[in-house]
Amino acid sequence: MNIKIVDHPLIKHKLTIMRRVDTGPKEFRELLKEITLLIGYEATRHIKLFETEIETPLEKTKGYFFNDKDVVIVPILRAGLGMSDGILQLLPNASVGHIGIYRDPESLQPVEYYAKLPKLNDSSLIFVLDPMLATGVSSAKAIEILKENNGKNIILVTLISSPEGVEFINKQHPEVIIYTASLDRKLNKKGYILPGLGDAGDRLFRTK
Ligand SMILES: O=P(O)(O)OC[C@H]1O[C@H](OP(=O)(O)OP(=O)(O)O)[C@H](O)[C@@H]1O
Ligand SMILES: O=c1cc[nH]c(=O)[nH]1
Ligand SMILES: [Mg+2]
Repeated sequence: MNIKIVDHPLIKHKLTIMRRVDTGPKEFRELLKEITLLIGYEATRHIKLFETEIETPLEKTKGYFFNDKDVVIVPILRAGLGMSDGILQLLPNASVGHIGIYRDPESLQPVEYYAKLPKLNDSSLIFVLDPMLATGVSSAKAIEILKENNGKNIILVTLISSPEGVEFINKQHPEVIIYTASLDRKLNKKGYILPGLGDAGDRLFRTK
């Protein structure tokens, strides 16, 4: 399976608080941002570095830099918005695209309602953000949209993944690496992750 589980003690501790049914939106939002920053630290290993020569006060030496314009962040609306700030703290000059998709609660099929992307090229490294990878149809659809728009190097960053969702993404988009804080047990009949944390969008925005 093409998945990297970033299960640092800080992440496990913070995720446990997020899962609790009595954690409110303020804390939930803050923790999602903090965990995204921590997962992002690992996921951004894939950024391509260039060498440069610099001078310290003592001598010349080799230094490294990356091109901000090659890094693209794409939150899947709505819940993915809760992860943007965490990654942007690491990559403040990255481009940000938005893809709006919701999963129809009856059919469990993805419904696309918005897309606004920066120009993508072969050098673009794209981080797709969505806290929940359940059946995988929403993330797979977002990746498909990015590929239709010339996106080639794509990393999916999630908070919680299900085995079913990971399998689906691995099958549909085998080259995409998934970074996640937790691989949970399974999906229930309504396509919700168990144990999970419920509906991430509703918990972020208090819509239920
Ligand atoms: O892997 P899947 O089975 O596709 O399910 C996961 C999707 O469901 C949630 O979004 P939702 O449809 O609730 O939309 P929202 O973010 O607007 O709440 C979540 O944020 C993912 O996008
Ligand atoms: O567990 C789940 C599944 C889909 N969407 C969510 O927000 N949570
Ligand atoms: Mg939702």
